Amino acid sequence: MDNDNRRASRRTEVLSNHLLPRPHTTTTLLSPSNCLSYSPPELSSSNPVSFDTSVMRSLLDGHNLDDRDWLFGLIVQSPLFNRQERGGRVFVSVDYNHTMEQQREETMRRIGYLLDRGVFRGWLTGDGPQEELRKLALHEVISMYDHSLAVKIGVHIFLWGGAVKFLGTKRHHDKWLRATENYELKGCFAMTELGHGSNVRGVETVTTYDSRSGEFVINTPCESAQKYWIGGAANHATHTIVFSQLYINGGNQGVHAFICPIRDSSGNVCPNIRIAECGHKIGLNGVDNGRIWFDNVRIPRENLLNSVADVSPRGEYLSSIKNVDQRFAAFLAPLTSGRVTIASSAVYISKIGLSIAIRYALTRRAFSMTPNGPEVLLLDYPSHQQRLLPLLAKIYAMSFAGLELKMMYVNRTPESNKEIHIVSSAYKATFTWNNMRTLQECREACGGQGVKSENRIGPFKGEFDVHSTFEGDNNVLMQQISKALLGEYIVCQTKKQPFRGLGLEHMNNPVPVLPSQLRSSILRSSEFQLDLFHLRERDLLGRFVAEVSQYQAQGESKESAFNLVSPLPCFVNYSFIDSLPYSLYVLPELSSCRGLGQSFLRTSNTENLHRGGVEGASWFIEGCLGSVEVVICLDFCG
Ligand SMILES: Cc1cc2nc3c(=O)[nH]c(=O)nc-3n(C[C@H](O)[C@H](O)[C@H](O)COP(=O)(O)OP(=O)(O)OC[C@H]3O[C@@H](n4cnc5c(N)ncnc54)[C@H](O)[C@@H]3O)c2cc1C
Repeated sequence: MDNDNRRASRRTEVLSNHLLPRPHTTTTLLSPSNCLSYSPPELSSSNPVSFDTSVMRSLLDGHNLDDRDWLFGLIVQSPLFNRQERGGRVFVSVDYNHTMEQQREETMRRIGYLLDRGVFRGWLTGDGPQEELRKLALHEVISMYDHSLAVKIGVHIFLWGGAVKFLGTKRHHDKWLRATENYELKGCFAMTELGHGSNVRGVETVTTYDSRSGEFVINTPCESAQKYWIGGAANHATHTIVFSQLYINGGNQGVHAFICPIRDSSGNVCPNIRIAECGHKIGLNGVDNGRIWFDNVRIPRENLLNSVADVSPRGEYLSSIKNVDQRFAAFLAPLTSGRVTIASSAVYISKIGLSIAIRYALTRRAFSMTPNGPEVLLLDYPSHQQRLLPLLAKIYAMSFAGLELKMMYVNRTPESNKEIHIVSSAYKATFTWNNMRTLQECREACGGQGVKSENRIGPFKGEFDVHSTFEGDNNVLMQQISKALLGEYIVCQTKKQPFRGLGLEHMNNPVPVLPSQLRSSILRSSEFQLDLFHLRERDLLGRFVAEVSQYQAQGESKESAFNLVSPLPCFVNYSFIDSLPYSLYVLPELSSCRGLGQSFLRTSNTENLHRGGVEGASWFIEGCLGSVEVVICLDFCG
């Protein structure tokens, strides 16, 4: 046989080995192993939880528990949410195999299901803290299940609906709010342009007024003015809020918001509107982000959202807010609710990631310490504890802080608006950054299993990454907070008045004196750590003000002096810790772990525990794991 024939014959033999069934010849039989009889803790009959979890839950969720359970119930009942039963338990999770277009249509079907069951009732037409808390609670539940669904609803209700509510007046409320709640139209929110995202004041879309016809004319004058990333625009939205420069008699009155139809009720794009797709994203593919161009589109004069400023039929510009900066700030009001929901949802997602990673670490074993000995639980490795437990402790702190932010928001008054803007920006940035770090650690802590989409942590990284960018880029928000703190500091120092709000009140007290001997017990005490932070903040603020003033003395404007002193004055990260009843908890399941002894809980503000009646429960131990607390504080400190 020549070489060619030998190779052909060899290939045929290999192929037939693959194709023809052969008797299986095993030399060893699988012997029973502990792994095969493994049962995850939630399925085991002996319940390891030694305290009332409902009390813990009511502390953490904080409000509207029945509403949350009702919505969880609706979600698990419907096949639209990929219900699966395993081991007697029901699981729901988005299907990661679907195409972008399938995901977008599923989002709309899920919205229809929730709409029919009254989930959105009162979200825009209801008023008062109770209605708002119900809305926030239900939105949190939705975001835990499917981020695309939450964002798509958020754009329609919080951004489009919020803009109509906050920037519009009675004529807009009567016409649009109930219709929005009932999804008779689908709204989107076109603020960002290709050329201007964070710098909203720089948007290039132009709107002029035609007094002969009583219409506004909206135009996209150049490619960089195309609206970009607009959630809902690519496939479904019928109306948009357009943010545009308003020119009256040739004079620019700054950015204003208008209602503009972009599709008819059959889904056809309106005349003089062009729409394109933003394409596949690293997450959130159930949301149809799109680009919009306006080619001299005409809308009635009444479509200007006129709570801040109006234009008379004859074309006179009317506004009770004469200060251009204040007028612009008023137009950004709808973004505050978005920041509150993003901050809160980031906390819930970190909780899910940590629950998954910690449960896994309580079941997964790797390496044995003795020959033929049992392998060690991952969570019994000190390094594993140090990776996950500080993150767990931090998320308890953030959970309470997020609750406090929600309470501030729903009980807002005109006087508290500035503080809410600052706190919501700070928490949005801090919690979303923390969420991404937490998810990455959890992903790695689960090893290869963390990569599997079904285990959720991996997809969360893609889904929630955008939290640091939309509704205010985190770095840009941090700069705004720094400016606000700087302004507060300068005003109080110059006018010799006490600090009030923004977490700077500690500066009304004498400068803390640190003990000369730093023993371990002192280092671990929360009083010492707070003193340290207060000193740090005083020092950073003082130095920051001095540097800005130095540049101003050299002729720089306040704005440019501020930018010259940046990079980020990171004291802002800490400024709100005073308002954080930060607590350290470790789940009771961990108490069986070597090295941790008992489960423990420590809080610098026990109010929450007293309220929940948990104090005195057997698992409550005053005391703390010093290193964990230090990590928490340092992280807030930046
Ligand atoms: C998935 C998704 C959905 C979105 N949905 C909507 C929507 O529905 N409607 C809408 O209007 N917009 C939407 N956006 C747009 C979003 O709000 C913007 O992307 C965001 O405001 C940031 O703008 P930008 O992308 O232009 O980034 P830029 O503003 O160009 O920022 C780029 C980088 O520069 C930095 N930077 C910017 N300014 C400064 C400065 N002064 N000093 C130092 N650093 C600076 C930022 O920190 C950032 O890292 C969405 C975006 C995404 C990704």
